[in-house]
Amino acid sequence: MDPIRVGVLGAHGRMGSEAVRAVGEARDTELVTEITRGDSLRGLLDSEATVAVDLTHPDSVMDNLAFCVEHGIHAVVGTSGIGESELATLRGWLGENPTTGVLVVPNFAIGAVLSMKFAEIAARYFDSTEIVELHHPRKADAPSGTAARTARVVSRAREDAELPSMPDATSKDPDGARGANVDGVHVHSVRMAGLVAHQEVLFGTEGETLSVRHDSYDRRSFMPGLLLAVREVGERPGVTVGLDALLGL
Ligand SMILES: NC(=O)C1=CN([C@@H]2O[C@H](COP(=O)(O)OP(=O)(O)OC[C@H]3O[C@@H](n4cnc5c(N)ncnc54)[C@H](OP(=O)(O)O)[C@@H]3O)[C@@H](O)[C@H]2O)C=CC1
Ligand SMILES: O=C(O)C1=N[C@H](C(=O)O)C[C@H](O)C1
Repeated sequence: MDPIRVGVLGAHGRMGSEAVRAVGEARDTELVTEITRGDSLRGLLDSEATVAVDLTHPDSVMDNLAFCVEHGIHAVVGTSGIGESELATLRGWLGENPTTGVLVVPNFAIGAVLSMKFAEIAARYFDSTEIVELHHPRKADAPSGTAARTARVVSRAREDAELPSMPDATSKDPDGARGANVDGVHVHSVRMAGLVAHQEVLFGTEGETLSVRHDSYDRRSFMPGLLLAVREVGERPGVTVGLDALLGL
């Protein structure tokens, strides 16, 4: 079989450069173009890319996806900042281009995908859940896409289990010490030199706590999941969020 023709957007960034290496090294994928800031997206057409991998910036990703969908190029989206309203927009675009696939992956690391699933399972059994995400200080967005997704998943699991609101007597918090509130779940963002990408989901109930923690120490941790997404996106028309279905979770 011919290798999958892949274009990487944000190719010179921290993640993009790892993706360029991984796609270039894998036997069943071929790196056909590297798009950096200021390059025309027509490079995807000129190189006959069939899959684009977006690793750019939350401010650029939707414009890039509009181009990909319009031209029938499947997209794997690692860039953060795709919330519910962006997903709705994507679904609208893909309704008009039903053979194209867009796979939005908040975190490519297999351990991170599993940790979100574990958090979803645990959520219904605990009174309280909070998320601490910790990243390198060059990260543009907070909270992380992974934390936002985890908060949504936990919140939905609590709703399905008909749990009441979490116990919290805080009535005075002028400096936002309780963190961001994402779908009713508090998320605390740490930005610190020396870190790559880490998350701990904390659960508490009478007399016990549980921590579900994942650590990426190196961006190579994201590459097996990214290659899996590249291999599968063409088989999955429409919008898919996360690697869960691809991993049989
Ligand atoms: N899903 C996952 O598992 C992971 C997702 N990420 C996400 O990936 C994104 C990138 O992260 P990271 O690599 O650390 O960031 P970087 O800033 O290192 O890389 C982004 C690159 O994209 C370039 N860029 C910005 N806009 C465009 C555009 N419109 N077209 C082409 N290139 C563009 C930037 O150029 P310039 O420097 O000139 O601005 C930069 O080289 C973030 O949203 C991050 O959260 C990161 C790790 C894992
Ligand atoms: O910017 C990063 O580094 C990462 N971004 C993604 C996110 O926002 O969740 C994935 C991972 O946490 C690394």
